[in-house]
Amino acid sequence: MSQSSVLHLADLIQESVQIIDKLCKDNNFNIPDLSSPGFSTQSEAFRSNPAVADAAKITAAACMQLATSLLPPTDFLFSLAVGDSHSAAVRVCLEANVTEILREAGPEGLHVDVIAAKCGLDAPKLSRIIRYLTTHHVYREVKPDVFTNNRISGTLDTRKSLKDITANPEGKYDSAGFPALLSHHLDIDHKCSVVAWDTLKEGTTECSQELTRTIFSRGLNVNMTYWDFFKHPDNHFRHRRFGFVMQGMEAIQPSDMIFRAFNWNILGKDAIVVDVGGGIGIATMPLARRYTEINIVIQDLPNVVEEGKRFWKEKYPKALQSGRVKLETHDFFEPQPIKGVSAFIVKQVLHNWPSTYIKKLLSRLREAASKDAVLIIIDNVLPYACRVAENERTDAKEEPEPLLPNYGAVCNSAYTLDMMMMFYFNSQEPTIKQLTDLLTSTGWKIVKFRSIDPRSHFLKSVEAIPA
Ligand SMILES: C[S@@+](CC[C@H](N)C(=O)[O-])C[C@H]1O[C@@H](n2cnc3c(N)ncnc32)[C@H](O)[C@@H]1O
Repeated sequence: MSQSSVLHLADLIQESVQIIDKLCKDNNFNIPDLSSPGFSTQSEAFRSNPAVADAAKITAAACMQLATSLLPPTDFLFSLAVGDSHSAAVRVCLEANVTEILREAGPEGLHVDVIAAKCGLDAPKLSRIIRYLTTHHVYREVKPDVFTNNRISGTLDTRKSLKDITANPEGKYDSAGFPALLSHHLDIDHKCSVVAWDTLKEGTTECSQELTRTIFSRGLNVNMTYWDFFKHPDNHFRHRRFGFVMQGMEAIQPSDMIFRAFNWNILGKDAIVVDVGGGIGIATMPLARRYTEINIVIQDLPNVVEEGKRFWKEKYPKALQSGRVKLETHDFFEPQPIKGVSAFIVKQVLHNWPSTYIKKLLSRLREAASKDAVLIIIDNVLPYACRVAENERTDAKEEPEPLLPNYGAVCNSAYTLDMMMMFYFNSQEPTIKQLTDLLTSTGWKIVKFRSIDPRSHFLKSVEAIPA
């Protein structure tokens, strides 16, 4: 990176920080301190202003890029490569309830001897583990060997008492979405990571499009799909925890997302909308409430449909009673039974399937689609890490130079999800080219991309019509 790039990044940081400071003052928000003891909606409220959120993202991206260019490259790459040690330390503290113990101890903190006694670990080893995380701003060492929570370690808090967790360890992650996600990831994905190279280099599995020949199946040493693994009686706790991971993910999606995904006003009275692999219908319920004259069919597998019927009976029974909303069993790889559909929704389904399966699903919809039908896909579309022409990206605007156009490591989560999809399913979070190829080869044509979640930059709705 040239000297001017370094100065340019420093300027970007200064400008963005000034924007954050001014907007926070104008709107009475506090910029949270790293050492504040907890993490809450309140501590993150400053980010609810979209201009602040944008400036914070630019500042963080520029800081990370600046550090990368100024650190010795070997130091930088080493710290990237030893991510497994970070994972190990987070896992120990999460599963040993260190954050809950420190919350109960209060802001003065607790000596590691007491923490270790409460969680049944060796104090000198635990001290090194917590200090390792503290060095990365997770926890705070207030005096030698005395630790306390900060805003980052607060995210690990299940908000249960240590007494309750000890009495009911299987229920530790109930209703605790983010800790459940981390626990799941550090258990499952870690086992996948260690065999990723061995699996990919083998001629037989390197190009696998099979759901039972994955990095996951090798890492967990099973001959079954990801979903069957969780249904197995030996994995009762993992299954329970996974339910709360999904609930946590759904809870952070904006409830009005479906309205940003498509201009529903253009649908005529009595239009039929089919939500393919629609789960229990969480996404379509707001649509049914606002557009009371359209018909909605939510299709999924039998057990999910039964759960969905219970959900609608409790939350919006009128829609079921009138017959305007139906939940029906349908395997999306079989011919689509509903004709005369105005809009098909396929939300967060495609990324769970290898491309051969996606083509089958999209072909089934294309066979059933009339010439006026639209297909609305909701999924991440991952940008390239280089600048491209406008027709090769989903957004008109790119991030300012010299930042990477995808914000670099700040947008790590979407690319990590892509890795997980590869591990679990031999599937992907597609790039615009991959998605276009899948749609074109099955008789669809993309007409529009829309951003639907201000917090999740790459989550898009993709509107397609029969080609
Ligand atoms: C990640 S969930 C997405 C659910 C919903 N679209 C949403 O965004 O809330 C994927 C859904 O696909 C369903 N599914 C998996 N295989 C299916 C199949 N062969 N036919 C129909 N649905 C299926 C699952 O049961 C699950 O509800």
